[in-house]
Amino acid sequence: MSSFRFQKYGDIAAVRGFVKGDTVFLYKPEDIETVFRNEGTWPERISFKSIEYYQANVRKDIYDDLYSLVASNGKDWHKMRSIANPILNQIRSVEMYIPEIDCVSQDFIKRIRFLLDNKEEGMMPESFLNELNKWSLESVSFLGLDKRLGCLDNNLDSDSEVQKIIDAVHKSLEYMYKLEFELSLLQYINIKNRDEFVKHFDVIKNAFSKHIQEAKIRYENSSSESNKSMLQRFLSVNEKVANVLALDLLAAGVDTTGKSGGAILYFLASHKRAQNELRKELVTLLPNKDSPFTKETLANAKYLKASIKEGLRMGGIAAANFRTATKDMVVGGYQIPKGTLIHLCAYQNLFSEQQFPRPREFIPERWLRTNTSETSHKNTHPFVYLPFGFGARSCIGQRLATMELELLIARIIRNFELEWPHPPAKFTAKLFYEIVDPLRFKVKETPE
Ligand code: HEM
Repeated sequence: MSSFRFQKYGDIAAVRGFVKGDTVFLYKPEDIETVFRNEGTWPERISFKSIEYYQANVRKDIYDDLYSLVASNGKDWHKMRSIANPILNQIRSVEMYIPEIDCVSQDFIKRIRFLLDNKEEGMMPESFLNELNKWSLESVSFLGLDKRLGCLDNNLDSDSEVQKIIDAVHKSLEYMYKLEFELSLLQYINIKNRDEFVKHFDVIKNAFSKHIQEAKIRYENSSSESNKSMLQRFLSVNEKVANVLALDLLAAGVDTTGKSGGAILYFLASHKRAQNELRKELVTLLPNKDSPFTKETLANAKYLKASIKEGLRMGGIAAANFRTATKDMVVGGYQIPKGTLIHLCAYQNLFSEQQFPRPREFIPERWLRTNTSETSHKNTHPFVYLPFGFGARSCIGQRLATMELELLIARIIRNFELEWPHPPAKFTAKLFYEIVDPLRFKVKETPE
């Protein structure tokens, strides 16, 4: 979180030859705004070397003249983003998925019931974060492959294709982080980690290519032109686009949403007043535990949206955003040369009394329009709360992730009372800002 740097040097600090090159750390919202406002039409961000290597050296056949969004910059990035934006980043194409993504959340509720049957005193297992990752994998792979994989099945065979995909996702993310942030001085360790990453990412790529091929045949045999799925729209550009975007959804859309869901549930579990307030809203919107969700239901779920925003403020994965200076610029009175890496540090502001009164308290009401009290976020600087980044390079999955989280949190809180019978959870900042402790929630079925 680099708070020691903030405490020692104040609003701006520079480190020569930091992990990935000369780096400037900015903490003041006004300076963060200056960088974002000067990012130009092709904003640059440190790329993921693991995926960069995979696309340039291992699977040139898949990528060819296309590039991963998370691992490219400049005109290569722009080409792919222009193709992906109208499909992934539009309200209508995301809203179309409310019923299916809700089904995934309902399956997660069944999965919690199954775990409850197997556990004493309603405690969730240590591996609950893995369960959340399975939920987010099931959701994004449904969009990328137009098919339910079955990640939440209770009786997954350890030899089944789905279990192999789940294991490969887990392993490839683990090695990806090692390669990005734990580079060793011993070259053979880096090569070993890189090869492990490639091996696991290839398992996913092969499985995904197979599913995309199968879907292509299904579509050829069907004449329906209306309500095309995301995969149909990827495929209508070409099959390479479908493959590259499916891998991007996976690389950027599993851990992020799983960990965010875990953090929001943690804050609700440890703040009974907010949890009860949310349940009151949900009982009105969903009179039965399995009442269907529509886009109108979601639009009226104001406290739900506010709870998610507050959860992302206190426990969002992005404790910082990143840019590379695409031109020389002056920020806070200092020259920042083109090519410098810039950490736009959010954490200190997200917990500052000046930006968010009573910053250590989980208060969803901050985000309600009707709130006129001192806790309202209306006086917060607009460049302080950016859980999905900013501008042309911001998270392309923001709408989708928000919808997934809304459906998940709503279903869980409507169905269960959550408790956190442990000391306050500890957070750490590695690639993501995240909870260190196992997510051992205590869960009790709510009355009808
Ligand atoms: C709560 C969950 C999520 C959070 C908090 C999150 C956050 C972020 C952030 C902070 C960025 C960098 C933005 C910037 O540099 O300005 C990003 C980029 C990205 N995210 Fe997400 N994300 C989430 C879920 C997802 C999902 C579900 C998907 C896939 C559907 C996704 C796909 C991407 C992609 C492809 C990029 C790179 C975009 C580009 O460089 O053009 N994310 N995300």
